[in-house]
Amino acid sequence: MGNYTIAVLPGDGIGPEVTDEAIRILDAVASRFGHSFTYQKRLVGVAAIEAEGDAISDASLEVCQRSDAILFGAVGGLPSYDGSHKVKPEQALFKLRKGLQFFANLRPVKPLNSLLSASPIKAEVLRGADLVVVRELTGGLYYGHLEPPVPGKPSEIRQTEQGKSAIDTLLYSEAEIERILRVAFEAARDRKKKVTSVDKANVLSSSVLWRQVANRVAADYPDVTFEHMLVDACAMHLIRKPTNFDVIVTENLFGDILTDEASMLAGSMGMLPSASLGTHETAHGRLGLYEPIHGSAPDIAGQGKANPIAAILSAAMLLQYSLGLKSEAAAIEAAVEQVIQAGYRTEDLREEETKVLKTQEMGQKIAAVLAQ
Ligand SMILES: NC(=O)c1ccc[n+]([C@@H]2O[C@H](COP(=O)([O-])OP(=O)(O)OC[C@H]3O[C@@H](n4cnc5c(N)ncnc54)[C@H](O)[C@@H]3O)[C@@H](O)[C@H]2O)c1
Ligand SMILES: CC(C)[C@H](C(=O)O)[C@@H](O)C(=O)O
Ligand SMILES: [Mg+2]
Repeated sequence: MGNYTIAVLPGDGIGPEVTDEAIRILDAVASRFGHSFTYQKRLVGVAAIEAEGDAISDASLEVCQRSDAILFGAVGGLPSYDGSHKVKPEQALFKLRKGLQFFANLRPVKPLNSLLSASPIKAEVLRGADLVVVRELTGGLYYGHLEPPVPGKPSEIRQTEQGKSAIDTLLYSEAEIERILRVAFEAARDRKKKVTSVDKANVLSSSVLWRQVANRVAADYPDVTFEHMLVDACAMHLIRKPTNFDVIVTENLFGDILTDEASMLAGSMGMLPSASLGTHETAHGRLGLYEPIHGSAPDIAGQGKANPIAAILSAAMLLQYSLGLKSEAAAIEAAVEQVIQAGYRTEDLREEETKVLKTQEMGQKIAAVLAQ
């Protein structure tokens, strides 16, 4: 039994819809296991820009820093946001990630057996797939060459004599590469003991350095099988034979793109959770930022069509990684599996002979299983 403070940043579009369901599940966990969660809700994204003039205020960042964990919905992309403010809603993510040094983004991909037919990829290819993408989150193309790096100002457009030109710089230091590689190898030791380091070393200098550092780190983990793979080939192998992968470790933008692709192994963008971790300690463990990998999905916002499972599984990761509550996290995963197995789906996973539920109804079903 414990008391924990969770900063909650619902955000824009479907962000608040799916975050409400993640909270419903955390409440169900609290009553079943006797914990107490205090939620500190703050504005983020468009709402924060309009009310506070920034995508996330410094006061909200401080609330996050003082919490035991951060639950994030999604930001950006609302048609109602006219973009007249200089600041973009997505800058909230950069401020959080860079500001709190969440350099390691874990994105597990484990298609549920009862969802194999919901994926466009053949069931026999998917069966047994269980991988995690370790995405570097505070460097690379997102932060460019600015020294010191300015969160949320990753690129520059310049006026030249020939017209406008724009530049983005992919910069990595050895230390940044080494720490993310170590996260990957440590994760592999608890899993199937294989690391695939993904880069573009046939073109990019940053990837050549990435390979050198990766080889050095790999030598410290002789018990882990290690390979390099070019990112374009990886995009293909991911859907050709996903069972060949265990831990994929890669640069910020490559990890962003590969995980949207990988979400289709699990059937939908609405299925993949994530944990972003750094080194900041709390009274209960390590501070982390937990969010679905998907965005604000303006095309389905406000219609009850959003799948809340990615947010709910992010809450499970929060319990596991920041609060050390492993059985509670496992109970959420089992409840999700049971509800899907029973044939309940949200719109994105609609198939014949399934019962399609609204966002809230899906949350209620999963909470009801947890209450049993
Ligand atoms: N972490 C974040 O806050 C985050 C992540 C990704 C994108 N974004 C932002 O979101 C906005 C929209 O981006 P986008 O449309 O390219 O990507 P998106 O992830 O919002 O949506 C892509 C597609 O997946 C579907 N989808 C996403 N989540 C779903 C869910 N839970 N249930 C069912 N279907 C779901 C959407 O309907 C859409 O068709 C952009 O402004 C982008 O910058 C934010
Ligand atoms: C919204 C965007 C900045 C963000 C990213 O690219 O990191 C998103 O796509 C993600 O995957 O978390
Ligand atoms: Mg993304």
